[in-house]
Amino acid sequence: MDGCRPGCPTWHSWTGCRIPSARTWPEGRYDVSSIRVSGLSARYGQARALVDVEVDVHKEEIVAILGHNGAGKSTLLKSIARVHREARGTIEIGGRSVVELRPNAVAAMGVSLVREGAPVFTHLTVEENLKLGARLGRRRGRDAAAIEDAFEWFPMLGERRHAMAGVLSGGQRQMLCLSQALVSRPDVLLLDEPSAGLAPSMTEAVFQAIQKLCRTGVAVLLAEQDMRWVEGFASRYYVIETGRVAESRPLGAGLPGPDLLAEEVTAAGPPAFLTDEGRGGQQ
Ligand SMILES: Nc1ncnc2c1ncn2[C@@H]1O[C@H](COP(=O)(O)OP(=O)(O)OP(=O)(O)O)[C@@H](O)[C@H]1O
Repeated sequence: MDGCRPGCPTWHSWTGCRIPSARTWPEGRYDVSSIRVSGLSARYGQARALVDVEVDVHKEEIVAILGHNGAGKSTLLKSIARVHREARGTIEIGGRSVVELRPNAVAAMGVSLVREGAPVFTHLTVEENLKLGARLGRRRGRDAAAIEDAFEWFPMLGERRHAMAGVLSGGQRQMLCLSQALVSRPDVLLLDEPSAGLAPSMTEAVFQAIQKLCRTGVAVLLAEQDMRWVEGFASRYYVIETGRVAESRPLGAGLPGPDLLAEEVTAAGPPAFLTDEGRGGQQ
């Protein structure tokens, strides 16, 4: 049943599907690029990490999850990708529940999770790392074009395409990790703190690449601590405090009528968790 989707004529939620793999189903007949999380609670043993979380991300939208260290941002992303499995509630990708699926089945649906500090293959070149990333994707036959796109988005990687990934700086490795996900042509991209450890110029390039990918029909959910990038690139944000959604708000970026929304956001002020009062409330 892995890989079968709503919209597929043989799909039935519990009785199974005659189509063995998502790859056999023609592209463009269904819209997998959305995330719906509702009533999601997650734990690590006895410790609660998420409580009754509701989050929606639509196609061609960048949505940010903000929060202090330990708030639950990574747990939310890992729960959606089913890498963290101690979670209950509704998690739907393109309208299909993924709660019962294993991480590889969720990845096969086109969901790509880029974790902070994820490893690269240090004994392979930059280009070989990207070829592997492209092969893990579902849209075969366009690997070379996808890799050239990545080099265009990150010229720094293009210049080092034949260098071993092991000699890259921390920031360059992070770019390579993200590029591996981009070349797999995901429908849903989950990013854990893409700006972490990057110089501002690199972060700008990373967010511009995310934005370009998003405009090709991808839903992007990212955990981030730096409000600058969220304001510039996300269309909405959610603030998580000790595992609960404390606030959610639209932003100007990527939405119709950005001026109106930007005014609304400016008038509303920054999220409480970034203000002195909010920080005080955390202590
Ligand atoms: N593997 C684990 N085992 C036990 N508890 C964990 C584990 N991973 C996270 N936690 C706890 O779950 C809660 C949420 O952690 P999570 O990593 O999701 O937060 P976060 O907002 O992503 O923070 P950070 O930005 O520091 O990664 C925290 O209280 C954390 O201590």
